[in-house]
Amino acid sequence: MTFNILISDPLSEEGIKPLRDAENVSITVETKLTPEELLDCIDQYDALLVRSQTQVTKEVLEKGTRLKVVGRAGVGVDNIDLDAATEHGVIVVNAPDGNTNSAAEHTIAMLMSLARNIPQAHYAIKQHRWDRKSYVGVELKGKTFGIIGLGRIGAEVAYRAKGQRLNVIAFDPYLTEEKAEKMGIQYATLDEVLEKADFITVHTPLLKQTKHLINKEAFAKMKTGVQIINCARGGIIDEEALYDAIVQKKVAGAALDVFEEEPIKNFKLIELPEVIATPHLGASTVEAQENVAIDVSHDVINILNGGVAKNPVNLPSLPAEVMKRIEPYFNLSEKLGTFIAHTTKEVIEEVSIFYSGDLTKLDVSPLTRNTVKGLLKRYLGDHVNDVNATYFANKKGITINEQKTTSSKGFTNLLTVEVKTKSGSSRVSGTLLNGLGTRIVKVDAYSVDVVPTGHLVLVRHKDQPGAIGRVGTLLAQFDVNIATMQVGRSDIGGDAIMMLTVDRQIEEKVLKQLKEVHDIHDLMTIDL
Ligand SMILES: NC(=O)c1ccc[n+]([C@@H]2O[C@H](COP(=O)([O-])OP(=O)(O)OC[C@H]3O[C@@H](n4cnc5c(N)ncnc54)[C@H](O)[C@@H]3O)[C@@H](O)[C@H]2O)c1
Ligand SMILES: O=C(O)[C@H](O)COP(=O)(O)O
Repeated sequence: MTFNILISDPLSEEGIKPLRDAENVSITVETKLTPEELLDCIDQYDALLVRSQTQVTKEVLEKGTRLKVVGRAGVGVDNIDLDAATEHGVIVVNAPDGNTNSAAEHTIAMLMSLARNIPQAHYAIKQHRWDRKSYVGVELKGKTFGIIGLGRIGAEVAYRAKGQRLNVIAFDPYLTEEKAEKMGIQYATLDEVLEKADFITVHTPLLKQTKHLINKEAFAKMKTGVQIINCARGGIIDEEALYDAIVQKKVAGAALDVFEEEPIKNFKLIELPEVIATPHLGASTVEAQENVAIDVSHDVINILNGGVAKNPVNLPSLPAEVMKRIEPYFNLSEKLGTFIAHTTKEVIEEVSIFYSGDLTKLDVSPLTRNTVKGLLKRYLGDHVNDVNATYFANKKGITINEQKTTSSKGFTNLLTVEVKTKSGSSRVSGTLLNGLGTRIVKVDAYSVDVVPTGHLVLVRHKDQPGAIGRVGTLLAQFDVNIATMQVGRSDIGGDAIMMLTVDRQIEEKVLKQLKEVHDIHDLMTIDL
């Protein structure tokens, strides 16, 4: 099978080598598509690779019926509609580490340029003006440098700023006093940063909560003469408010790499002499572009080939070590979900997944999603996957519970799926046997030992002599070969089950006759 990959923003050719080297992919590079052209062609692709330029909208994800993955060669995913990606089962991956250094270096370059008016002086001298008076700068040494958002880039900026002998103070909801102390910087609240800093730099993502974080009210709290840097995302700073603050001489200067609208159409802010700017160049180094393209290429190939992503954005990411340990249970969890979906005739209101034995030591959330995927596939088809399974369950009003229990009924590991409907509940349990593969070991109260694969038939009947024989004879009449058979009963002459594995799918007319066999209460087929 060949996977079609569209690269719609400029990516490092060296960085996409892993994709070029992969055997089963066909790559199209089209970096000048209009939004309409992208919508027209996206249904041909299994993967889309972008930077910050391509807008991966709801419509793109709707039309991308083949899409399995969107790879963002960089950090910010604000150009990708994550909710729509999740709904459509499209996994989004990014490359969070590859451009940290470049973005931090660019921030420091902007800080130095801002403090010493380098771009303005450079422009004057290029115009043959020898002007030494207009471009008197300020020293960094001893000034207070406020960082808002102390993640990967914010922290790298902090280390470098200390080298400039700045007093670094920082606000981040996840920053503790201890951590700040360890880094040799000062922990501060947002207001303290706004009030104390001579230079303020933002390094948060653009989220609902950070949109216009630096607004009119924030500028009002700042020192007169403060200088502002934004190498994170346009929109974190309210550009209108920044314009007013500069015109009113509250803000002495601003260095901007990112803008509310990119490419910029309204140059009002940029034209102010106090503003220096670059066209979103924070990650534009040879090294960063190579790094992010390599990282995202590997993840895209892995996902297309059914593997696990290292940097998923719309799925919780687990350390490779943990993933390796739970991977063997993936097949079992999905099969149990599918099994219970086939054997439950009423609307499912709640699904509980119980993990015991070895499984209790692991982060089992991917198995829970996989079980729900197996369960919902019966109703929603193949477009349910790990990414959107929980989303669809919530949408259908199905409550999902995940529990770890100590009772493993003698098995080294045991996974039990229980569903509740209006009138009752049913359960199935399975295990992974060392060297022997997966087994269904319990259906409701009945112990069985069934390999969960192929065409299964679950018969509920009365424990009476001849019941099993009658089923076997009828199937033989229609040339249905029974590969394996397991029986379980509550007590002699009571309710019982038969679990058959047959060599082919059974036609509707045969099932109808089977249901009429004496002592048979109910019957269902399950394709696993
Ligand atoms: N200019 C560029 O080319 C360029 C390059 C790389 C990254 N970026 C952007 O830089 C930003 C930071 O990237 P990163 O890799 O450091 O991300 P990160 O996730 O490592 O760090 C973001 C930090 O912001 C903090 N944060 C979130 N909300 C906050 C709030 N309301 N107040 C204070 N802090 C808050 C988070 O706790 C986190 O520590 C992102 O917007 C990214 O898109 C820009
Ligand atoms: O979020 C990022 O990684 C940066 O903003 C880089 O964006 P770019 O890939 O468009 O340069």
